[in-house]
Amino acid sequence: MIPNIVECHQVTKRYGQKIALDRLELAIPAGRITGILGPNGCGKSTLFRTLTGMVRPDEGRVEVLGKTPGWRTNQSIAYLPDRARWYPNHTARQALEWGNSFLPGFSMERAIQLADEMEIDLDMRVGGMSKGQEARIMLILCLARDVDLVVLDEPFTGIDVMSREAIVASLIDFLEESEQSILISTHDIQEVEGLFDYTVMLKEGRAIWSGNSEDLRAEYGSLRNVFRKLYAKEWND
Ligand SMILES: Nc1ncnc2c1ncn2[C@@H]1O[C@H](COP(=O)(O)OP(=O)(O)OP(=O)(O)O)[C@@H](O)[C@H]1O
Repeated sequence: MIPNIVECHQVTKRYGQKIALDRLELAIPAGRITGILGPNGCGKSTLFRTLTGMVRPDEGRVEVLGKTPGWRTNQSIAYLPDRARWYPNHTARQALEWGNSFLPGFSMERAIQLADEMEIDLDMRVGGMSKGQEARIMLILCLARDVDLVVLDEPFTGIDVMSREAIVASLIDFLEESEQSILISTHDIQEVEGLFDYTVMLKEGRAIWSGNSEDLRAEYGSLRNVFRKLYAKEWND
């Protein structure tokens, strides 16, 4: 296994005058569940888009799975973009069958098991589902794949806190037995705190803290304190 699943060296990405990533230096160890945390607009989605080759940095070097991002590395990445939606006319089962036909490493058996754990009615049309139910379908399409890297951009948006806790619990069980590396972005970390064993804190396109989650807690105490200290300007308590 390569030591770092992601490496960024002096990565800058601008959208016009706006700097989304600002000379970002980052190394994310392989085989971990990493939380990419930070407030709205700090560059989480842009970072993920550079990992899938959808966005090319203006400056600097990105490596994912030891290589420059592109179609080859994308075969080994399951990516859930932010605001992902599914075809409303498909049933949940059709969505999973689509995944089984087209997504490398997809396991229909695993997908059905996840759907059962997440209480998805496979015969229901996606168009008739709540936002949270649809979010679960999108999550299953990623988690049912046996790939080296799973990248989930705000996967819990729209899923209520009770369901989120159940999903996180089943994710932890599953990931403990898996050798996959998982990156999950969120700006709402309180509900998913126990999920991450490695944490990256982004602010204004830079990594201002990265390391083992337990070291983060040892240094700052509660997550409330982390936010208060690292994001003083953004934190309104
Ligand atoms: N396509 C784009 N065109 C112009 N500006 C963009 C574009 N995409 C992102 N930005 C800007 O770049 C910055 C970083 O955005 P990005 O979406 O990466 O942050 P984020 O941390 O994922 O935010 P959120 O939590 O709100 O999803 C923001 O200021 C955003 O407005």
